[in-house]
Amino acid sequence: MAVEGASRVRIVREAASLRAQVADWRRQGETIAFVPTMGALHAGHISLVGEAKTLASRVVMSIFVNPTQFAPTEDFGAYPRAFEADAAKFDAAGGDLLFAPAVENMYPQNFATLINVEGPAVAGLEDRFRPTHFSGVATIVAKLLNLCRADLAIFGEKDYQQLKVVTQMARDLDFETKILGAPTIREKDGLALSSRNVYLSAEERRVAPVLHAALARCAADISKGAAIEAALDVARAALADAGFVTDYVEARHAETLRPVASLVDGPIRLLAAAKLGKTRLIDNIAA
Ligand SMILES: Nc1ncnc2c1ncn2[C@@H]1O[C@H](COP(=O)(O)OP(=O)(O)OP(=O)(O)O)[C@@H](O)[C@H]1O
Ligand SMILES: CC(C)(CO)[C@@H](O)C(=O)[O-]
Ligand code: BAL
Repeated sequence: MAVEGASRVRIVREAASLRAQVADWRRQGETIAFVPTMGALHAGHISLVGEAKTLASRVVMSIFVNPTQFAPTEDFGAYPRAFEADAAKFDAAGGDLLFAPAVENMYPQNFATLINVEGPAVAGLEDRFRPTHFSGVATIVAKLLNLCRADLAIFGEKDYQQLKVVTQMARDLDFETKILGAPTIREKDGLALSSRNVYLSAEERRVAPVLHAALARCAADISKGAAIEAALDVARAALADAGFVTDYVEARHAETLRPVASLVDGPIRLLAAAKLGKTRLIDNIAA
């Protein structure tokens, strides 16, 4: 097993080494929590590690920028990569093992399987704008869960639809790993932390919190009795006024992600995606 640098974190590049370490821990009666990421770690990722440490005796994180979840027009090449800094942050957070495989090891030349999740969890939100995205996510998450065999895996609510898609996939395919969600960590001004925030110019960064503010106002209006479509329209207008190009602002059932017409169809989750210049931001909030 490779151990790079002076940290206590084990850095593992090969699937076989990951399996061997996890099996070893299991023999010693340890419990294992898994935090899958694409790296460029920020306080949102680290909060997932903190949550993992309260639930298991060992924490495994994967860092893998997964090519199959990016369309050819998207930012796979430009996606921020900061491995040394990530390893130090994971170490400082008390993590145990960082799994960072090479693309050719996860997708060898003859790789030919994609997992396609269908149904309401994949209907009409991110999938409309990133039609191949969730099959890439479901496929890599299935591979990672299968390799890690953790007791539980933690995903951020920031990617709310992803959390629902992964939960559905893990249930349908009988994965034993329990899928858990954890709350979104935000900047003081409300902007959800995201690795892609580094793409924002200074002016775009100033405007970006409008996304959360518009959702928060929409949620408050709905809970005070406003009609859902009217409240969503106010949020869409606020985003347009601030200079966003909106992909969607929708109200869905918080568990099933089915469309909802009123509070009685709830619990409700508001979900949005919008571009500021070239940067696409997503966010969501309970209503
Ligand atoms: N602000 C946040 N709070 C809590 N969890 C988060 C936050 N941002 C991301 N996560 C979670 O961290 C995990 C890894 O996400 P990822 O590496 O894609 O980071 P990201 O910041 O969401 O990047 P991206 O810009 O690609 O959306 C996911 O489960 C994601 O939901
Ligand atoms: C879950 C995930 C690690 C799969 O590549 C990714 O979509 C992410 O970081 O949210
Ligand atoms: N956090 C979701 C990863 C993606 O946008 O590809």
